[in-house]
Amino acid sequence: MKKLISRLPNLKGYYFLAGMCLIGELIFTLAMAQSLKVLIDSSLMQAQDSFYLYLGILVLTAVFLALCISGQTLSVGKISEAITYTLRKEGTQKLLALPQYKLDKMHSGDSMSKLTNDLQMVSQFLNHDAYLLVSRPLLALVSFVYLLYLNWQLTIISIAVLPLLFSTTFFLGKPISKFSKEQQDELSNMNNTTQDILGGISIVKAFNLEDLMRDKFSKQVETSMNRGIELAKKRAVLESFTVGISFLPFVVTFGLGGYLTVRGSLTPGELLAFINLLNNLTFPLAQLPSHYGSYKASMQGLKRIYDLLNEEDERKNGESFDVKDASTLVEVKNLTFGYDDNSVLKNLSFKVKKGETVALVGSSGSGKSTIFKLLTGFYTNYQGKIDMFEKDIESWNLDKLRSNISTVSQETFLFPTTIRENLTMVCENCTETQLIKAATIANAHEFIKKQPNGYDTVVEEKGDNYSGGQKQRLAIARALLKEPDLLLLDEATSSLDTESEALVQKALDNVLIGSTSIVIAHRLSTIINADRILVLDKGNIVEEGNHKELLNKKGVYHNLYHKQFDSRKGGVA
Ligand SMILES: Nc1ncnc2c1ncn2[C@@H]1O[C@H](COP(=O)(O)OP(=O)(O)OP(=O)(O)O)[C@@H](O)[C@H]1O
Repeated sequence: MKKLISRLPNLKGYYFLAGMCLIGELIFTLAMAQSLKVLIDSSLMQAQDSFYLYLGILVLTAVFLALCISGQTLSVGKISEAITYTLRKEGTQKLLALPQYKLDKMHSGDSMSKLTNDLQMVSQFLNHDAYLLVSRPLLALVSFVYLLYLNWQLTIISIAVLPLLFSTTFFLGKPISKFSKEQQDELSNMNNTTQDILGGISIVKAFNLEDLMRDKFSKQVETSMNRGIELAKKRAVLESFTVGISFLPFVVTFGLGGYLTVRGSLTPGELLAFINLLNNLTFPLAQLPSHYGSYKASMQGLKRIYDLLNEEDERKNGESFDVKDASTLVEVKNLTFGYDDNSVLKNLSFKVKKGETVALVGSSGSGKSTIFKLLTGFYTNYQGKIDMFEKDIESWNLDKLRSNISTVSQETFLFPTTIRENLTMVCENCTETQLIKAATIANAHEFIKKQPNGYDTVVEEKGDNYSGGQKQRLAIARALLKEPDLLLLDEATSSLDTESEALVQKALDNVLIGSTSIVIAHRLSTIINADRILVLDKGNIVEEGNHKELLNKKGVYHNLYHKQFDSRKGGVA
């Protein structure tokens, strides 16, 4: 709650309005009871002047009370929307600002759940329960004072059961918080599964995994439903108990109050005012457990949101260096790195000079993509030294460093928008000429032209309406539009058919002319012309040289090359 208060948006006018409306509600509620009292007594005593005066006051009071309540609804709605908006915005910004190694460990479904289910619970609490949780006890307090003024003996006897009401609220309300958290966790698991099913729907269908997924999802739905039912049961017990108890003061008031009225110690007007105000004392208090339950549940949701918001951002410090004069674009010295406890790269050293094409080859899992992640600053817990553009990567501002580098990864991601937007989003004010030039070099212009709306054709989610080769060529065009000083290409031609591979290969050949690049090669035929080839094995560079030199060595590279060459001849590749 403290954290929520510390993040309250600056809406002074609305806080003031809410406060004034609350004070107004308290005053006009008491005024109504007082008017009612005098009105009834005047009518019984046939005091016409006083009757009409208080009838007028009663009507006016009702109008002001209605205005106060509508002011409350407006201000509370505005404040709650502003808080929800702030949390949603900060949550989304946080996801964008987190370091890659933290994102790797999170499930996207869980993060989605925090920004949807949990946030909705907080929003509902703010909209419906938060104000009542503050205003109802105050209303009860002023009513209590007025009741004491009307008849203190009757008041004390009538509300003798209230301590029971409070202790019930406290004890029965405790488990609600635990059940709410479990239900929110379960909702998050369901979100994760939905995300997994939708993300891998083609695999699910191709491997007939529908039943497996359905069962997994059904179990989670069932668990979540059971948690929800448990929660409802706890709330039902709590509420029935408290509502039941809240009737007791009325039984006492009607009995004892009626007796006092008959005896003449209490006027009928006072009795009516008493009952009216007792209503404001007991029923709001009876509703408190429900507001309290909602408070507990929303605090659990809020805790999950704050778990995300409190994660540390990727560092934003560092400098922006001029890279134009750098002659060595990458220099790695004694680099050792592992993700968790397993070591992936061991004491690696290499350099990439301006204008060079350096290829990384090695078996799957040897650490090639990991090197790219380290050169772009995604992971920082390495040993050794990485110089980018002749400056230690740790002194670079990561955004600035990345603005000099373009990466084409194996898994090409396209946004569900037009081809034009997908390509030009990486450069401000790209011209049409630049766009077409990049697409032409990437061997993509011809197929883009044939699309129904050319560059303005909309790409389906994850680029599903394009082949693997077409997506890669679009990704290469996007990388080129950035006009990077260093290109990191994780080419994935091994997954393409021969025709697509030839088209992507042509794109790569075009791209590599005159640029500085590091290429992860899965098909060794793609890097025959590379200036240098680094051969990785189990996180070590075991061979280094150009294609010819490495073949002559008859070592690891020679074996890898012939294995691929022979298997392709046999039609396996
Ligand atoms: N985010 C991660 N968390 C934990 N381990 C990881 C992570 N990413 C990769 N690894 C592990 O690090 C090792 C090297 O992975 P990497 O992706 O760098 O290999 P690679 O040579 O690029 O493989 P491939 O050629 O198949 O793409 C592998 O054992 C892999 O399981």
